[in-house]
Amino acid sequence: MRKLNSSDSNFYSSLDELLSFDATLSPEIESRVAAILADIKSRGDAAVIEYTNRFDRREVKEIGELEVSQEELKAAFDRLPSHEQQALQTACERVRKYHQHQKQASWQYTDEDGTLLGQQITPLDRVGIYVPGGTAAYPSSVLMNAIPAHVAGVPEIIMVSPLRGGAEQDRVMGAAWLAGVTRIFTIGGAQAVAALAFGTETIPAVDKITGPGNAYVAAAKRQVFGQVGIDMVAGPSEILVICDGKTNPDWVAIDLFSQAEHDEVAQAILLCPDEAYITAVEQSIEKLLPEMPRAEIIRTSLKNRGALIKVADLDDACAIANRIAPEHLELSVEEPTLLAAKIRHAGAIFMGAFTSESLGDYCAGPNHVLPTARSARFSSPLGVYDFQKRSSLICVSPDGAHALGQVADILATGEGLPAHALAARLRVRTE
Ligand SMILES: NC(=O)c1ccc[n+]([C@@H]2O[C@H](COP(=O)([O-])OP(=O)(O)OC[C@H]3O[C@@H](n4cnc5c(N)ncnc54)[C@H](O)[C@@H]3O)[C@@H](O)[C@H]2O)c1
Ligand SMILES: N[C@H](CO)Cc1c[nH]c[nH+]1
Ligand SMILES: [Zn+2]
Repeated sequence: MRKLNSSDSNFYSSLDELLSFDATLSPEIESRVAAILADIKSRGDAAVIEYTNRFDRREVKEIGELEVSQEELKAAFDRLPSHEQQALQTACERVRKYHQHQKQASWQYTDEDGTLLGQQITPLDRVGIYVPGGTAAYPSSVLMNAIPAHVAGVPEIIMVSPLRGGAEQDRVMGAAWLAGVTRIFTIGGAQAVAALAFGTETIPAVDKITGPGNAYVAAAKRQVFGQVGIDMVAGPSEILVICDGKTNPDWVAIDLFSQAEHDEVAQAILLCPDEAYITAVEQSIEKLLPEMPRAEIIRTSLKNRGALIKVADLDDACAIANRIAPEHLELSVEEPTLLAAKIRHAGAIFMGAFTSESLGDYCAGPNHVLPTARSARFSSPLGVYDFQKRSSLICVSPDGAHALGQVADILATGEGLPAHALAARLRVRTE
């Protein structure tokens, strides 16, 4: 794992090099995905079956074999051991409660001329949620995508995931049942995104597609954007820990592992002003890594995109954190509130040594679908607002038409648009 010092002259170029990685962009994948999208668009169900058989090594003959009924979802939930059912239910309730706070309401006001102005909020009609399933299928990702859609009042939630059967499938399907998913198709990759975007004879076209996935899914989402809405293009997981040197170093080491274990290009970084503490975390990493079941993935990820960084002080750490704009930021310090006020760019901020990022992945309540690859500079966690739309409301009174008509007349004439000007002027009182 690389060690850096923020006072070194080449520090920012080393940091920028570490951050420049983008696992979701590859010209070769972009062109393969374009071909898959075009094929699904023209051949529908038949192409979905072919790609599913090829990429997910299945032997499907009829499209109906790819849909899972509500009865099967309920049966999957019922098959889970009771402690797993309870854990899913607790997570579901907490995530729902948190997201209920995000629900936007319509508003309006009347101005001095009696003109009503406002904003009307409506849910999307039909959304598609992508739940990754190639290497591992996460039930928590089902909850994090479906619950905000449900809270927003979306009537139809269509889920796709390349499920592979077994207990893992029961967990994902059980979570889908709990979260109120309307229909599920066991398809994945670019073909699933295309089916949701364009619709097929069987799979309904949706208005927006949300959820993370691999480079094929990311490329497909990018390419269908415009035909449908998308939430974001989520890349590999990231964790940044700012520590004042007072947290048990084993806790920090394991928190770094918790995102590094997602995949070999996950990013895990520690910022700390205390050199001796950085050495202690390094020792914890060496001691604990061999015991981890996913040690090989963690080791590669830490080698590729891990860093232990000595900073001048905690203010310096905050400035560097804002440059990194991480998906997850842990403030493992005694006074996290003071530091949080200095953070402008982070998907989620975990405050204090007891707030491990992993609690946020499952059950704290906030969403775990978060901006990655520095996009926290301009985007936000997946939320209820992603499943709601806003329409402006304007109801002009006769007095309002008289006053505003004169203003619009002048502005429209200045823009060289006479029909606009006349439409405004016709409603202006002449006597
Ligand atoms: N940000 C988050 O909240 C979050 C949560 C869970 C997972 N993830 C990320 O999602 C990703 C999941 O990736 P995954 O692969 O396990 O599952 P996935 O479901 O995203 O992708 C599997 C699909 O990829 C397609 N595919 C695979 N190889 C292909 C090829 N050669 N040509 C065309 N298509 C091909 C197949 O159709 C397959 O169904 C990981 O990077 C993981 O870190 C992120
Ligand atoms: N940390 C991931 C998002 O970056 C989400 C996740 C799902 N399961 C465990 N973790
Ligand atoms: Zn995670």
